[in-house]
Amino acid sequence: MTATSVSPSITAFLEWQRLQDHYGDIASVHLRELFGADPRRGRDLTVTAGDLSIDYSMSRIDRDTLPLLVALARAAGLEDHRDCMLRGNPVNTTENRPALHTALRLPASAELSVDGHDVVADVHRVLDRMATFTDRVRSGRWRGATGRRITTVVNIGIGGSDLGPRMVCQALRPYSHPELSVRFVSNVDPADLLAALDGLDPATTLFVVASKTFTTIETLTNATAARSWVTGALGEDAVDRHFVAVSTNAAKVAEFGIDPANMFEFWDWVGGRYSIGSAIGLPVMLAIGRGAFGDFLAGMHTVDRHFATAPLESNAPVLLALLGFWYANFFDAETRAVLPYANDLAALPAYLQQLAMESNGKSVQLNGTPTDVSTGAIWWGEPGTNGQHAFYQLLHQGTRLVPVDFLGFAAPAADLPLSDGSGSMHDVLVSNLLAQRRVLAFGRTPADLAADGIREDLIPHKVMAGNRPSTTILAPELSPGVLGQLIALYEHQVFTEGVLSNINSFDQWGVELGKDQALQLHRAVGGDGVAEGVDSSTEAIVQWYRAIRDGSPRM
Ligand SMILES: O=P(O)(O)OC[C@H]1O[C@H](O)[C@H](O)[C@@H](O)[C@@H]1O
Repeated sequence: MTATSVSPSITAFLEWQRLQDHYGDIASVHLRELFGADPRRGRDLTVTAGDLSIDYSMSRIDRDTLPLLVALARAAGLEDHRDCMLRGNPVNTTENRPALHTALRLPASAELSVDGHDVVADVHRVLDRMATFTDRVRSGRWRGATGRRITTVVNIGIGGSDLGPRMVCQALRPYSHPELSVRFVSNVDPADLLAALDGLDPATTLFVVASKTFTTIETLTNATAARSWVTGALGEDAVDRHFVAVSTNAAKVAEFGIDPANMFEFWDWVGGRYSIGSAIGLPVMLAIGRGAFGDFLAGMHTVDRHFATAPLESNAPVLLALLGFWYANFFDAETRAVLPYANDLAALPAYLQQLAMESNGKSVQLNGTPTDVSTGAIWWGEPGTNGQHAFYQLLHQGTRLVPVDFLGFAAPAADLPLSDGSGSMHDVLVSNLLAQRRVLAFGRTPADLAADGIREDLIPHKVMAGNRPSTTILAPELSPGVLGQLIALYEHQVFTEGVLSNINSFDQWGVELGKDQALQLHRAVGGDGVAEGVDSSTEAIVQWYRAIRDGSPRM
């Protein structure tokens, strides 16, 4: 099979029919029964990848389900599709490009050439340049225009040029340089840039302008405003000391006025949402240093190897994808929640939203015909325990099935003892994770409630149906290496779900039209032009906006 060959929808396979029959058998079986009938379930239904240990015993599956799902994945040609991607075939068929983010994590000794070109050499040439630059900034040898050292890095980017570095910098806070802080600006709402610049001194601030295309309006608008902020204080010549760029588009970077010597390159075969291992990770390397960034890439590579070589039956990202696909297509689950029991992973759900929903939010198959399966679920989440006091009520007693990923770590970067000597705050955090997955799975029956003496009229309100599935991803600690493993795990899960759905996970045509229309409307909104050819609602809002804006002083 080649990446461009046209495969039928997965629903055409006999393996799909078998799963449908099996679903009929298992749909009403409760996790209480599954655990009751199979004492080894909690120990056996686990899989490991690198440092990650994944417990999927609280899934709505029995011992027959996984082999049936794996058979479906094989019928869909998952292994061939995976190998095509890893080899550098143009799996992004609508743009005729490879999706080679895994090459960003290959060690320097590896070999991979695409169309006769040594990709590994390119990757390591840029990594070396990033490392040299990072060393200079972190040591204070790179100075601002007035000779002062850099104390704050501001990354200006959006989407894939923002969410990855933002999430990773936050997650690896304990590993960060104590005298170099990193801030992020993404939104074209001026409030974002103004808040990021608050309290900063242009003389000690370095901007990283990150944009794969270097044409994204939000990023260029913010970068232009930041440039004025710097040159207004320090003069035009200061740009070279205070701006670097990360992009695939050297011409546009030069046009913007950033010295090409200050540009860190990546390539069109790196999708924006898969770019954290590329030069887009520069703010991360600045924060944690070249060594820890190397550990982060090595972590990603560990899971890349696992994905490439582990049998599908024990392949962690494949397993997560099969479960996701199972819930979306057989249990009609429309969403899934990612609940990290690690406050430093607060930005993980937002990162995964782009990864999963921009990749798999598609309704046509590779051959352009409509899909007949449920693609790209809605991903969302918040760190536990905060979510427990907000939306978990719906997870426990609502009418919708929301499969959950819990994430937990054994050793926190820092902990505080409880004053009564009963352990630590981190122990409390982990106890909450364990409690939530148990309650979701097993609930509380009317008989339990009656035995506890609960008033009869309250029993229906207090019953917890349970049978709500979760997967628990555990790791020793939230280190750079483990975070790299987690990201690669989710990347390959998303890819696998894309293969099962027979869609192209690497394009994003759906975001283009909104961009074009925003540009057209800006002529009317920003100036005195007429919003030509628009609907009556848009026209009315433009008039309302301009009337209020022009009646009040503009900045
Ligand atoms: O990195 P850039 O070229 O500025 O693109 C930033 C983002 O914008 C686009 O609209 C895409 O939907 C994203 O995939 C991308 O990450």
